[in-house]
Amino acid sequence: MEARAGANQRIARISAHLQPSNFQEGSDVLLKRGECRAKGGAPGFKVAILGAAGGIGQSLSLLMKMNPLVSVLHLYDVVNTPGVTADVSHMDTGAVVRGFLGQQQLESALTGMDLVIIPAGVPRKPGMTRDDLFKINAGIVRTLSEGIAKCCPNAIVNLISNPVNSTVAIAAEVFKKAGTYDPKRLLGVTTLDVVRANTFVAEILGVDPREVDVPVVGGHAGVTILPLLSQVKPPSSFTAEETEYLTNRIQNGGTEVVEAKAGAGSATLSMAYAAAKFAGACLRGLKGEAGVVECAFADSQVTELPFFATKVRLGRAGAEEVYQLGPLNEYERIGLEKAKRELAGSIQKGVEFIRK
Ligand SMILES: NC(=O)c1ccc[n+]([C@@H]2O[C@H](COP(=O)([O-])OP(=O)(O)OC[C@H]3O[C@@H](n4cnc5c(N)ncnc54)[C@H](O)[C@@H]3O)[C@@H](O)[C@H]2O)c1
Ligand SMILES: O=C(O)C[C@H](O)C(=O)O
Repeated sequence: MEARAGANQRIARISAHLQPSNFQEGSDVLLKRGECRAKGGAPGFKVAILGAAGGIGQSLSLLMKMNPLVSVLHLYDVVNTPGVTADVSHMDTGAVVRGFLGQQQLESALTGMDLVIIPAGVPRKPGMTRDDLFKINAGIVRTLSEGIAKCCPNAIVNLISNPVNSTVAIAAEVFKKAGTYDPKRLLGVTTLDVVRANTFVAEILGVDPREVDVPVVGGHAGVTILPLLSQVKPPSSFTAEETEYLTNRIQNGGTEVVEAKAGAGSATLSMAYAAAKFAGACLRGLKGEAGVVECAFADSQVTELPFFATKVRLGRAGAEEVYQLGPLNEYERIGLEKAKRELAGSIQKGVEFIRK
């Protein structure tokens, strides 16, 4: 009888908290609902998605809610988080979902997080480069990074917002200014380039893409995306025409999707898949699993540039080891020089945005 009365009280409290009007006014209504459910929640890591109501953010929220290593999932955006949070929170998986709307709730969204994934920002339209997004996205990434430095300085950050070649430098400069920069914990997400490379190479080889591993190094825009086809696993050889075709297709995979979407944005579904794959690897590393290796755009001494994408080993501290490039063929050596030239300018642009 008493248990029944307690349950009825909980129902009344949840119903009151679920009024969308409360949420719109900036209350933490879904946070309170999350707290009700947290009692039955699974042990695991606390993950925040910033930009959770967007094209990537919504699918990524779904995928992270399915990850058994996630115990708490915070969904933050400047619009539409009440609906996305209500929707995702009905999934019968372990993670407790809490929604946060608007900048006044950013700090609550970030406090206590182990991993922060950032797909916030505008996407490309046909005819645009990723660098054309800098004007808007640089400021968004700065604000979100300031929040991270203040509220969860030890979290691992997965930065998706474009242009990644510049936004990672922006976040690093914000963290340096705040005295919280840990080079192992800031990672630009380039997994989509690897995912595409594995798919396109598998098509040429006539095998299952899950059996293919293509290292993609450099950065995440045009010629800075450098697939190392000489290091494909399983060991494979390609003709000059195949190498040219594959390199171009991998470098222009993003543009292929932007053009196909014809003004309705850029890759969201394959990106959410790639982001969930990378975030899952970060969480496995955090948990202490051995041998977790992914490509990422990270603080690096592999080249003379301060950031560069290569394979990294993910562990409890983030990117605990940054791997060297390995042997390159002539085609790849030429590609590397082109990539470095463009990357240097993009990284510098990000640095100057904060230092100016
Ligand atoms: N790294 C990669 O491989 C990769 C791949 C695809 C897309 N991207 C980039 O990811 C970003 C998002 O793409 P999308 O298709 O999801 O865009 P989208 O427009 O569908 O979603 C972006 C979301 O960010 C939110 N947002 C805007 N300003 C914000 C702020 N200050 N704080 C929190 N949220 C904010 C918007 O409200 C929106 O919900 C773009 O910059 C895109 O270029 C990167
Ligand atoms: O191409 C874009 O603008 C989005 C993203 O960087 C991608 O590679 O799909």
